[in-house]
Amino acid sequence: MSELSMSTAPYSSRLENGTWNFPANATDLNFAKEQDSKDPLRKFRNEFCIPSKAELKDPHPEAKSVSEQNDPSDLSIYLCGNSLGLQPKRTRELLSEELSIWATRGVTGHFDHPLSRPWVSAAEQLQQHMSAIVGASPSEVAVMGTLTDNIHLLMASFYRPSGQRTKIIIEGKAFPSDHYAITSQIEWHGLDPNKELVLIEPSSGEYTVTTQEILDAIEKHKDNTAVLFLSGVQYYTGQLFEMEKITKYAKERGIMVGWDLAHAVGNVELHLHDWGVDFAAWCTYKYLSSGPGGMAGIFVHASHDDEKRHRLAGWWGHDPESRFRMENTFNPAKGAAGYMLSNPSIMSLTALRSSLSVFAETSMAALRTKSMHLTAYLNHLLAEMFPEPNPYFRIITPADPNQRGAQLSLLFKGGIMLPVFNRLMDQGIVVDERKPDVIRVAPLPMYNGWEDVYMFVCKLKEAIEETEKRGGTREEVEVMRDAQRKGPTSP
Ligand SMILES: Cc1ncc(COP(=O)(O)O)c(C=O)c1O
Ligand SMILES: Nc1c(O)cccc1C(=O)C[C@H](N)C(=O)O
Repeated sequence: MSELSMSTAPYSSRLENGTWNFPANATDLNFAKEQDSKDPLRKFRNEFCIPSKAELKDPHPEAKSVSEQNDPSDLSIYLCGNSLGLQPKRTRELLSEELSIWATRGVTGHFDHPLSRPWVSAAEQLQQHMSAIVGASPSEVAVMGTLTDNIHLLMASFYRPSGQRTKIIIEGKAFPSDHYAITSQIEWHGLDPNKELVLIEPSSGEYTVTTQEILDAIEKHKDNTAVLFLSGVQYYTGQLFEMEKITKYAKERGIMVGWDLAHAVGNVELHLHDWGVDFAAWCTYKYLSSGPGGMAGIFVHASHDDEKRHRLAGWWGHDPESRFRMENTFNPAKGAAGYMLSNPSIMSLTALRSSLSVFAETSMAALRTKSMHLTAYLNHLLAEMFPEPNPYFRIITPADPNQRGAQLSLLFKGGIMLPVFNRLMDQGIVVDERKPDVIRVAPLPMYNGWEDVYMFVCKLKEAIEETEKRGGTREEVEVMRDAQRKGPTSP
């Protein structure tokens, strides 16, 4: 994102020489309201179901009639789309259409679909939209499975340890599922993870790793590494890695490069093809709002199309032209689609189709521009309302907007995270806690605005003051003590 495109945005904050400048009135609610009213993406908020505070506490929200409107003054402040994105309003209707077609057509819906969305090609129908989001050509993308499953499938193809090249480099604090998947891949080849797994750790006292630390690890292990597998945006710290630079550096050293884009897709701009990434996998239930456990996606660079690469095969990865001839010889479909296994869940695909159709009405460039302004505003308000020395928390996400996505991670001091989090939730402020001491906050450009951020910071102040006055409940104190005993995240 160039500074030029940042300054032409219709927002009042400015990024100049790496510093965000905000007008003096940025700490007023009126400033937030004015920004929302000027925001060209504001209309998308109305495309999503924002839970009301009453709904969050309703023991039977499932009984609510679809036509009931939420009172706008009672909406929650939802800043947790980095964990589970909100439901697009159009999803329910699309799902209901597919249910009707299934009910009335049965198996014939596979080929004869009255709304021209035959189930047999439903995954292919989404390749175009998905590829635009990750910067790829449609054939480099497949919509399939779930993230950890797909990491395994891709590693089965791209991790082929041989000769000296047997190691895999990952982050020391990768999302646990990635760590388990990669460790078990190494073991699957009869190798020892203690020898073959290289963990990149931040230097002491830090949470984020520098690009230089990553490049140094690559350089150190360049002759023995088969695969480098990192996350594009780190789930815990929100750090955005320099994917292009890191990919190029590793590839020049003969290393295969894969990315886990769970927290990057729909959050930051991606150019997987141009960056020369070999493979990537992501889930779609966070920034892309496909619903809990929604259908995931993979990328395989076109440069691998003509290789006779080993893969774990299934009939849905077979060339669709001859798939139904039911022959024994596997003839993979061109590109990423050749890695599919099973016929996909239409319900899951339909929910994804719905959210991708919202994304298709804007662009990642526009979303990212808004996101940078919005997260900078969050950072600015936190700094203004909790001036240094801040005894309550510190932000562990990089301050440089080019090194972070939408999320800021607040590391709490003095064991107050859980009572503060519970007080926020009680007020209808939905954020995410990672025990023992981190709260992740993510204003999403698709449906959050400046007023959401403003309200969050005000409520955070109240929650901290209340916690200072009254402390946590006995139960909260116990949970925090236990979490700190088990696994302090402080370096
Ligand atoms: C970085 C990362 N990797 C892997 C996963 C696991 O995803 P899934 O449960 O969809 O396989 C997640 C989130 O759950 C994640 O954030
Ligand atoms: N916290 C989760 C949960 O309670 C259920 C399912 C997934 C999660 C997650 O942590 C999702 C995600 N990887 C995240 O970083 O938030």
